[in-house]
This record gives sequence, structure tokens and C-alpha cells, in this order.
Amino acid sequence: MAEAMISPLVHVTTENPNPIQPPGKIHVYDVSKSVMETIGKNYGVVTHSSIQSLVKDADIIVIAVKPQNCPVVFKEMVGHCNQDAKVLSIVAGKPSAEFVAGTGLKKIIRSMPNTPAMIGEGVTVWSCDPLVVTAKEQNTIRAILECLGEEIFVQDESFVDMSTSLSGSGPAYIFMLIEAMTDAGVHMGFPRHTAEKLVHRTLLGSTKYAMETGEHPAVLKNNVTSPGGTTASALFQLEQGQFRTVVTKAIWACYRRSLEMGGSDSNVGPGRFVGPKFTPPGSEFDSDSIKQPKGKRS
Ligand SMILES: NC(=O)C1=CN([C@@H]2O[C@H](COP(=O)(O)OP(=O)(O)OC[C@H]3O[C@@H](n4cnc5c(N)ncnc54)[C@H](OP(=O)(O)O)[C@@H]3O)[C@@H](O)[C@H]2O)C=CC1
Ligand SMILES: O=C(O)[C@@H]1CCC=N1
Repeated sequence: MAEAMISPLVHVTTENPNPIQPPGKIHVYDVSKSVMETIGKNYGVVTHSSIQSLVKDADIIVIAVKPQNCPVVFKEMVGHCNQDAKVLSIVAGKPSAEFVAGTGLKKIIRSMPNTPAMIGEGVTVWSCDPLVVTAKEQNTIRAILECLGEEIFVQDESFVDMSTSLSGSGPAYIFMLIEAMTDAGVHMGFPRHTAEKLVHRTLLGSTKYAMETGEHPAVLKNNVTSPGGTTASALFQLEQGQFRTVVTKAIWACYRRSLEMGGSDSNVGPGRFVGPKFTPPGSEFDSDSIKQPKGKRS
């Protein structure tokens, strides 16, 4: 994921010969030397031989390791950072409080980007305490995240965990759909590249159409569904396979895993309230079977 963040920052074109961030101002360290050297070579960024030397003069420290590797990283950072440094975490699940406790730094920004950032088409949900991270510092972070695609600031950090299940992990669900549809096309006899093109264009066109019209997806779906026609037959099969329920269950499972990885109570979601009710910190929730911010229930 770190590479997906570096790529748009240093990207240049003939029309835009100046990168948003000169590669020489981006410093990286990865415990895997070969990964780090490849990134260094491909993007011209500066590589380091230790976390200590990486963070010494850093203004913004992006932490992009897996959650289970965080304690080691925190330990190596302590006492080596500029006390005013900002930590931009993309780590799924880990609450800001753990970064404060682990690193001793106060300016923590939690974010959840996604891999389409690699081509500047990602979406990142992010949060920080505006009493600790100044407006100017927030603008700097916003400018970085904008390079990855769209950025959405949320005041309540628990929405970052929730966004993991929609946008953070979401590309994997879509790629699985692309794979399934393409394979079905190949099964029918289409050359793979033709099946791929049909599927890619259908997903792209449908998404753009939904975004541009702002129409409810059910209306758009109905417009495709001719009485007694082909689409109705396909939708019937999707419903028989509990398509929408399966998608919903997958999204809740993802959210629960995100909470679990952050050491939070993951007893959330439909049919999950067997123990004490769980309220994510800082948010106001109804406590019925499906959680929604108060006032949002329809
Ligand atoms: N992949 C995605 O789409 C997204 C991922 N994220 C988050 O980004 C983070 C990274 O995920 P992802 O890129 O998929 O994982 P990767 O395993 O691909 O990348 C993490 C890298 O960190 C290295 N690493 C491990 N320990 C250390 C250490 N102590 N110091 C420096 N580097 C270390 C790993 O090396 P090694 O392999 O040897 O352990 C690996 O090269 C996770 O926290 C994830 O939740 C967030 C949004 C989207
Ligand atoms: O699978 C994961 O844990 C990470 C977080 C979001 C996307 N990938």
C-alpha cells in the first residue's frame, strides 16, 4: 500500500513535469531490503537502513506496516522523532490512542486509503483531533491525500474502521466480481481480453452513470430489467444466491476484523449483540441490531 501512496506523489507527465512531492523529499524504510530497494529504484525515493535514521528529521511519518508489526516500529521510533512530527497511519484497526502510547508523539492522523490510489483514483477516509493537529497541518495532510484520489475527513475515528470494510478492502470485492464475470464470459467462449473489456467497461460505465445521475441504484437496476427479460432471470439467480446478504455479511465481517485487529470489541453487526452492547468511542449510536449514527435511520 505504501507504494500505492508513493506512486501518485511522484508521478510526472509531459503536461505536468513537476511531481507533487520531489522523490528526494520522500524517505522510506522497509524491513524487507529487496522491497525497499525496488521502491527506491522505481520511484527515486531515498532509502534508509533503520527506522531511527528515517524518522530523525521527518515532518510527516507514514506508518504502513501490518498492525502486528506496529509495536516493533513504535519501539524503534521512541526518542528519535521530532516531537512536533505528524504520524499518518494507514494501519487497519489500530486506534490513534495506541500510536500516542507507542510513539510518545501527539499529532496522530488515522487514515484508510485504498489501492486505486496507485493511479490517483483512490478514496481515503481520515481523522485526527483538531485540537492537537492544527488547521495548517490538516491542510498539508489533505493535500497529500488528495494526490491519492478523493479524501473524506471524518470527525469520529470509528468511521475510519468502518470505511475499511467499504473502501479500504472494497477493491478486493470488486476485483473478485471482475474475475467471476470475466471467467463466465470465457466459459461461454469469449476470448479473455474481450470478456475483460466488456466487464471493465460495464463496471466503469455503470459507476460513472450512477455517480453522474445521482439516481438510486434500484431505479437504475429497474431500467435495465425488461419485463420477462434476460436481466430478471439473472437477478433471480443472484437473489437465490443471497447476493446482497452475502455482500452485507462480508462487509460486517471486514469491520469486525478491523476492530479485532485494533484490540476493540468486535461484537457488532446483525445478530451480534449477545454480550454487552458496544459503542465505538466518540460516536452516538442506536443500539438496535444494525448500527447507524443517530438520526440516520430511515
Ligand atoms: N493493502 C491495502 O489495500 C491496504 C492496506 N492498508 C494497511 O497498510 C498496511 C500495510 O499493508 P500492505 O501494504 O497490504 O502490507 P505489506 O505486507 O505488503 O507491506 C508492509 C511492509 O512492511 C514491512 N515491515 C514489516 N515489519 C516492519 C518493520 N518493523 N519496519 C519496517 N517495515 C516493516 C513488511 O515486510 P515483511 O513482508 O517482511 O513483513 C512489508 O514489506 C497495513 O496496516 C494495512 O492495514 C490500508 C489500506 C489499504
Ligand atoms: O486486508 C487488510 O487488512 C488491508 C486493510 C484494508 C485493505 N487491506
